[in-house]
Amino acid sequence: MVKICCIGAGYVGGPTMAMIALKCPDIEVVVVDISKPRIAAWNSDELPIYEPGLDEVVKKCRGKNLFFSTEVEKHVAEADIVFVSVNTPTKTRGLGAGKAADLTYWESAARMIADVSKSDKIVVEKSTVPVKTAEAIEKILTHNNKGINFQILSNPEFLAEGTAIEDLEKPDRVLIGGRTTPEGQKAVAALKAVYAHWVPEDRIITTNLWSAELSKLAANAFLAQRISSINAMSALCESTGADVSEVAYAVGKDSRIGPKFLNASVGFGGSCFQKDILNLVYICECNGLPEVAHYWKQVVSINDYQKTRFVKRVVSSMFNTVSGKKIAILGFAFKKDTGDTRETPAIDVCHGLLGDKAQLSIYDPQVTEDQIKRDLAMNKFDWDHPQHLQPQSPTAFKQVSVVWDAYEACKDAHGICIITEWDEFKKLDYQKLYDNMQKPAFLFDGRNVLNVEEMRKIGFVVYSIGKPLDPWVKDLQVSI
Ligand SMILES: NC(=O)c1ccc[n+]([C@@H]2O[C@H](COP(=O)([O-])OP(=O)(O)OC[C@H]3O[C@@H](n4cnc5c(N)ncnc54)[C@H](O)[C@@H]3O)[C@@H](O)[C@H]2O)c1
Ligand SMILES: O=c1ccn([C@@H]2O[C@H](COP(=O)(O)OP(=O)(O)O[C@H]3O[C@H](CO)[C@@H](O)[C@H](O)[C@H]3O)[C@@H](O)[C@H]2O)c(=O)[nH]1
Repeated sequence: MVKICCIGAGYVGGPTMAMIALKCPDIEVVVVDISKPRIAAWNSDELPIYEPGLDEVVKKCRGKNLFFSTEVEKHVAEADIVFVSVNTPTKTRGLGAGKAADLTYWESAARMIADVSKSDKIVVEKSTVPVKTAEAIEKILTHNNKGINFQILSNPEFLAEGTAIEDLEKPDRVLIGGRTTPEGQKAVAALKAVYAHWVPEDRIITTNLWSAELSKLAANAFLAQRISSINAMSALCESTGADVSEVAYAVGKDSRIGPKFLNASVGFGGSCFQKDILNLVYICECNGLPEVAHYWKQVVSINDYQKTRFVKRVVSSMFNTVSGKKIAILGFAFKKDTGDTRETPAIDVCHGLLGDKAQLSIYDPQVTEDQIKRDLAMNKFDWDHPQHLQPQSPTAFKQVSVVWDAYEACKDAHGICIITEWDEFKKLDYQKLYDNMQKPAFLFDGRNVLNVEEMRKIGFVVYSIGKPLDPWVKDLQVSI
């Protein structure tokens, strides 16, 4: 029986390994992690991450051919194929701080694999890493040559959170990069055979190592660029009276452009886009390509601009001050159908409003109070370290309360900000919310989920990204 071990039981390691176990009953899969609470949660009824459909997959395989363990070294030693799916945060200190990928966790995993291995292994990069990481990993794995043959493959993951199970079950493509040597190609074939259990062969792409590593960064840069492009247009729409949804629809009808990923928003979030683009920018700089670096950096700059612009709209519409005013924040996760808050635009919006002394009442159906307070207290980029290495006692914000109901969050509020596009926010009784708010009652839709005209009929002063401006908002606008 082929044995797979995956180092890192996070958003990627957990679901991807559960899918392999489900589709390959002839393979034993063990997911290991240094975090004891995380492994305990994977072995319990309350999984550490919320992802539609994940519970069912885990329940079907756990204890049969899917195991979660903290015995990292034992399972790595026994495995034929070792996936590495550990954190690759943005560096906060030293060379490349604020841009380059911090490969501390990857390096320590690679050193451990080298130390405990007694048999040949295929080592698979599942984490998103800079181009040429495989070369460094190869050097680490072979540093104390014990006659063991390691083959390094790059097999980046393209799943999106909230649809991870769907994406894993029917991927657009699986990408496997390997050395062009006979041994390298044998390893590629072995990993291809795993995916071929359920992925059609024409969707399994094989390339050289560097193409696979770079394709992951490129794919995320292209996706994020679409969002920054439509968000840049949203600012122009507000100035001209065009409607960004109509523009996106018209543009997306061109089959060369396509309709997906053109939803204007308060800004993109999530653990990957910003981090991976900054990483790409750094690699371009290191390769003497400042113009290319600058081009991609703009995708992140426009995203920062969009978040700032939203906060300015809120403050300027409310007579240029939110000091002491209650503002309801509906949604904290970086997108719907996930409890993940990494790099969520909600953090920047909350910081912006708190900077103007607002009182925030936050509601998200999947994010805990503890998580929200930790996020608001954390330094930039600190979130992307294993949980036990993150700062432990967040500062309590007197200006922030976290509640478990949207109606409670909005009661007596001066304004509502919709930050995550949870379906339940479309179905709220807005008349009831309006009746229980201070007047004038403001509604700032950062996700374009509401019908602006209906909301205006109720009596709200409405701002919706990239939509023709409410006369009120227009009259009070400041330069943005
Ligand atoms: N989240 C996504 O949607 C997504 C998608 C594609 C790629 N990626 C990439 O995949 C990688 C993992 O992302 P994630 O979201 O799963 O992160 P995560 O923080 O959820 O999980 C990483 C896990 O690795 C563990 N870990 C760290 N060092 C370890 C070590 N030396 N030994 C054992 N365990 C260790 C941590 O405790 C943590 O549980 C990152 O490189 C990320 O960029 C993420
Ligand atoms: O039209 C759109 C689409 C998305 N978003 C926002 O963009 C962010 C990222 O969304 P999404 O890409 O759906 O989620 P992620 O889980 O971050 O997935 C991205 O990042 C992963 C990690 O690398 C990749 O594997 C995926 O392919 C890639 O889509 C979220 O804040 C979304 O709200 C928009 O604002 N407008």
